[in-house]
Amino acid sequence: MLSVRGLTKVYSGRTVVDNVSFDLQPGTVTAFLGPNGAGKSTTLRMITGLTPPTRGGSQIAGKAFRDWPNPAHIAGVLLDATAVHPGRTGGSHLRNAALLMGVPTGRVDEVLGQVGLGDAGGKKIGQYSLGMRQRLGLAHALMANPPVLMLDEPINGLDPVGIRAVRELLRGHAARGGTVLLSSHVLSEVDQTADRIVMIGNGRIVADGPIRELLSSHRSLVRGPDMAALAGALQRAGIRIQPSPDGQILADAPSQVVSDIAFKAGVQVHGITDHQQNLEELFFRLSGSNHR
Ligand SMILES: Nc1ncnc2c1ncn2[C@@H]1O[C@H](COP(=O)(O)OP(=O)(O)OP(=O)(O)O)[C@@H](O)[C@H]1O
Repeated sequence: MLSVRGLTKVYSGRTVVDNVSFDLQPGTVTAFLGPNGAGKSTTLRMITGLTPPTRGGSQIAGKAFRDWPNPAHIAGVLLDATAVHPGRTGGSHLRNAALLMGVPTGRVDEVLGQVGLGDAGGKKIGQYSLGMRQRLGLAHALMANPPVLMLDEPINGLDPVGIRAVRELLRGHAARGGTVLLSSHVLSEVDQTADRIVMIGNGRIVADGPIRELLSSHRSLVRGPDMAALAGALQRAGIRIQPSPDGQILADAPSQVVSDIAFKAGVQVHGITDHQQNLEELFFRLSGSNHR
């Protein structure tokens, strides 16, 4: 549904997005993850035609986004929730958008309700909180009921209730066959919302795959009555090890491999578990980020 091929952006000789490619399928929520300055917004801006790529391109349902006669009907976009006129009410902002998109203005109340702004449509945007502006941006993206949603940090500024509402909304969209791409720093949220991760670090894709697969562990935690003997056996077998904070050994190998090595070396094992890597660890390991 959304196909990105070799997208590259060079600013003043500096490559900030470097040969980025990925494909998004209908029925999925994909999280676009990366530390500050990794190139997420620039990639989204290139997909939506706001920033011309230096090289490469992207297509939504077979056409570049800007080549669709009425692009809001193919993809709803939320890039900067603060880029709205503060003197207008949320309702009038959306009514103007509806007219431009060729959508009946009756849709405005529907999308306001969908994002939990049912009572705030008559209020000036200048009086909206950041979370309310995010909801308004989301309402704008949903207006023409497009199959694709591309959202830059959509839960930025939302309270836990708002986060849950957006999560349900995006999951619902995917369940109805929609395609969602969202960028986020809130890793715990992504964990619960996305099926798949595309991770970017220094402008390059560093991971791309189903979230469960990326998080599945290739490491294990092991303990025994003679930890020194256990450590020695693993090291002799070429397995990298490190102490874990709870006194066990964290071995760079799956539990099956570790237990085979211990058995062959005649070293007793009292416990062995797969180490469940969390999204935070994966993020910092793969993105090369030192921001903690
Ligand atoms: N118009 C521009 N001119 C020059 N450099 C730019 C421009 N826009 C972005 N950059 C640079 O490109 C790099 C990637 O920025 P981008 O905003 O895409 O990152 P990001 O992953 O979205 O970060 P954040 O999470 O902080 O929004 C940054 O180093 C940024 O300074």
